[in-house]
Amino acid sequence: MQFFKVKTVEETFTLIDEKIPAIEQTEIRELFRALHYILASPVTAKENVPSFDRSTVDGYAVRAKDTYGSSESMPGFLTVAGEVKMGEVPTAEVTQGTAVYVPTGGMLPKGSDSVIMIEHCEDVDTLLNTYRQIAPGENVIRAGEDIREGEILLSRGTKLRPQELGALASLGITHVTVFRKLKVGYLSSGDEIVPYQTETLREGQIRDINYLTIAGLAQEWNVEVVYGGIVRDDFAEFRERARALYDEADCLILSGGSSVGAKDYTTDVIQSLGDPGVFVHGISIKPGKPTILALANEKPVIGLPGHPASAMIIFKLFGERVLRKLKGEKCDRKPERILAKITKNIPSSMGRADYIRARLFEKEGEWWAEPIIGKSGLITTLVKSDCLVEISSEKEGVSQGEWIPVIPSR
Ligand SMILES: Nc1nc2c(c(=O)[nH]1)N[C@H]1C(S)=C(S)[C@@H](COP(=O)(O)OP(=O)(O)OC[C@H]3O[C@@H](n4cnc5c(N)ncnc54)[C@H](O)[C@@H]3O)O[C@H]1N2
Ligand code: MOO
Repeated sequence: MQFFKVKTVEETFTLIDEKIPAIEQTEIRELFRALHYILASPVTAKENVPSFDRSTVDGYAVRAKDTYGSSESMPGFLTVAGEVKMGEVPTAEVTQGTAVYVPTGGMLPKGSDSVIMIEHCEDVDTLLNTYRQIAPGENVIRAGEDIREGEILLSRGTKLRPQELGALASLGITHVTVFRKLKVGYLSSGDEIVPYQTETLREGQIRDINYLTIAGLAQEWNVEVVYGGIVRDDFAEFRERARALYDEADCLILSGGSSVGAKDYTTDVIQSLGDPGVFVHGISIKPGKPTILALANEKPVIGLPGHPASAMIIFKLFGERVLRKLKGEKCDRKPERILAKITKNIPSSMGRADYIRARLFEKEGEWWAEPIIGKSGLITTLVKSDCLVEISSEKEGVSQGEWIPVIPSR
C-alpha cells in the first residue's frame, strides 16, 4: 500500500516557485497582439512622456505668484495675452501680469508655471479676474512626469495588461519581445469517462467534464490547449498516450487516477516521462489531496484529482502558478483575496487547508460569503459559487460572522 507524503499548501507553492523554469523561446509581437503575454526583455524609455509641460484643465496659464492674494472678495487682475491651440506650440508667452488661455492637455506657454481653472476666473474683454490663488505646478503635468527618458519602464517577466500596453504605446513602441504562448497538453483518464459529445450514456459512463473546465481555465490564462482525448485505465496505453502529448506540449496535464487505488496509474506514468519526476504527491488540502506535481526534463506535469470540483480548484490554485512560472512571469504576489464574513460555522481540521466553494453577496455595506456545501464530485457546486473561502491549515474551522479570506473568481 502506497501512502501520500503530503505537503502543505505553502510548501507546494514554494516548490513550484523553486522548480518550475521559464520556457526559453521568445517572439516579437506587435503591441496590439501582445495582451497578456509576458515581457522577455526589459523596456527602457527612449523619451520623456509627456514630452512637454501640459495643462490638466481648461484654464489660463499664469505665473502662480501673479495670483497670490486673489480671492472671491478680492480678485486679482491679469491681461489675457492669447490662446494655446491643441497640438501646437504656443505662440504667446506669459509674462508678469499676463495669462494665456490653454485647453486641457494643451502645451504650457513659455513663462507660465501653473494653470488657473476657468471656473476660478472670469475673462471680461481680455481682462482676467482671478478669484483664487494657485501654487506653482498646479494643474500641470510636467515633461517626463509620467515616464522619464532612460528609466526602465517595465522589467522582464512583467505581464502585459492593458495599462502596460498603454504605457508602451505612449512611448511609440510598436513591437515587444515576449515569451511565446504556452501550449499545454490535456489528457483525461478513466474507463468510465466518455467524450462529452456522447449522446446516450451506457450505464456507468460519465461525460468528460474536466477537459472543458481545465481547458477553459487555461484559455482564460492565454494558454493554448491540445486535447489528448480520454485514455483507459491501462498502464501501457496511458504511458504511450501521455508520452506523445508530452512531446508535443510545454506542460502536460493529466486528470484522474491521481489517487492510490489499484488502477491509479498516473504517478507511474508521470515517473516514466523523465527525471527528476514527482516532487509533490498529496497536499494537505480539501478538496484535492491526491494532487501530483512533477518535472520531467524541465517540463512540468500536473496530475489532477478526477473529481470535477477538485480538479478545477487545484488547477486554479496550483496549475495557474505552474503556468505563470513557465510563461516567464514574475509572480511575487499571492492570489488576490478579499475579506468577507462567513454566513455559517464551518468545521475544519488543523494542519489541512480547506477551500470552500461559496457565493458572495453584499449586505449593509459588508461582503458576506455563503458556503455552497456539496461533494467535490459535483460540478454544480462550482456553477453556484463565485468564490473560494480559504480556511488556512492553522485554523480549526471558522465561526459564523467571522471575517475570512476569500478568493473571488471572475
Ligand atoms: N483510499 C483513498 N481513496 C481516495 C482518496 C484517498 O486519499 N484515499 N482520495 C479521494 C479524493 S479526495 C479524490 S479527489 C479522488 C481522486 O481520485 P483520482 O484522481 O484517482 O480520480 P479518479 O478515481 O480517476 O476519479 C475520481 C472521480 O472523478 C470522476 N472523474 C474523473 N475524471 C473525470 C472527468 N474527466 N470528467 C468527469 N468526471 C471525472 C470519476 O468518474 C470518479 O468519480 O480519490 C478519492 N479516493
Ligand atoms: O480531495 Mo477530493 O478532491 O475531496 O474529492
